[in-house]
Amino acid sequence: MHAIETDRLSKLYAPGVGLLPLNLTVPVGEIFGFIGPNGAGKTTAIRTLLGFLRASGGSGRILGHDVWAQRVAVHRQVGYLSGELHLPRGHSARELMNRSVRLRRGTDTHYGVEVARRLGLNLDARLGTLSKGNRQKVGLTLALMHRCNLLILDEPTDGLDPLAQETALDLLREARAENRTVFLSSHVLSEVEAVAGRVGLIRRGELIRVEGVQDLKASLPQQLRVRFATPPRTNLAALGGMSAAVARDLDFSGAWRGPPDDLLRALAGESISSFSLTPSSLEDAFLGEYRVDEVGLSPSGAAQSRDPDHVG
Ligand SMILES: Nc1ncnc2c1ncn2[C@@H]1O[C@H](COP(=O)(O)OP(=O)(O)OP(=O)(O)O)[C@@H](O)[C@H]1O
Repeated sequence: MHAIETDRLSKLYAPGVGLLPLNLTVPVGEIFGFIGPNGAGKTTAIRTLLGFLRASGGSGRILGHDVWAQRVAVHRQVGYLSGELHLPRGHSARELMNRSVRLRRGTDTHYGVEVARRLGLNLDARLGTLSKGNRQKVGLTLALMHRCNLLILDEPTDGLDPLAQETALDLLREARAENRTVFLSSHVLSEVEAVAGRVGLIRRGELIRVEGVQDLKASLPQQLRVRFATPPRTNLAALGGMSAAVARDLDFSGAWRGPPDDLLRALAGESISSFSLTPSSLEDAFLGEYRVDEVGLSPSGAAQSRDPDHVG
């Protein structure tokens, strides 16, 4: 049994708009990063997986349960943080936690209180008086408090300060260490890179790439910068693994693909003031794919009708 398994699961608002047939498997115990530009279909995918939207076609299972026919069972096992939090202004986070415990019999607030403490959240403040970041902490606490087997989190660190962001990522790592699964939708590539085992890129409703974070990074060139102390005798630009070389006076920069041995051998006889070889980030990996959308190919403006099957 997988945490998430879909077979051509789709949700179309209009022809070609929404979620195109999605085949995705997320095994238990993985942190899976779900990345895509605005309007790509991340929220639609999540809401269909949670049975808030009825799929147009295909099927999906979450922890063995059909995402539509058994959505009540799905909800019992999923901790969900929506990208659009709506919290009752007059209540406190503690009241919401207590209400959540009453709804899910057999649970308690123990872990939620710990999560809130680690995030630096005051559980007794009226939610209407909280800042955006603190409201986000409430959402996260509610999503995490039941230690669910699957966490589906839409932009979980949105609005959090760097300290709280790091705490949130630690909490996700801890969930994974307990063999729980995290489906992490985010624009913040650096945070996905920091915690995810694999990432999937969705664009214009279509999952166009799924890869291990480390494999993806290893397949990319590394950024080389060298400042020579004296004019170099070696022509680094001529090396087989080098591209995008720029040499100016004593400075050299380029993209290096391959193991560093050849590079270091070529530099062995040179006098060098500084040297850095920096691995590419997920940002570098996906920037090219994002740019396609930036030139206006996204169909996001095309959707006209609200969805009649919307239930949540
Ligand atoms: N209720 C709706 N009715 C019609 N079209 C919709 C509806 N909801 C979303 N869409 C369209 O479906 C596509 C996917 O939207 P979705 O909200 O899933 O993207 P997203 O990746 O979550 O975007 P963002 O990162 O901006 O939140 C977009 O083209 C959007 O305009």
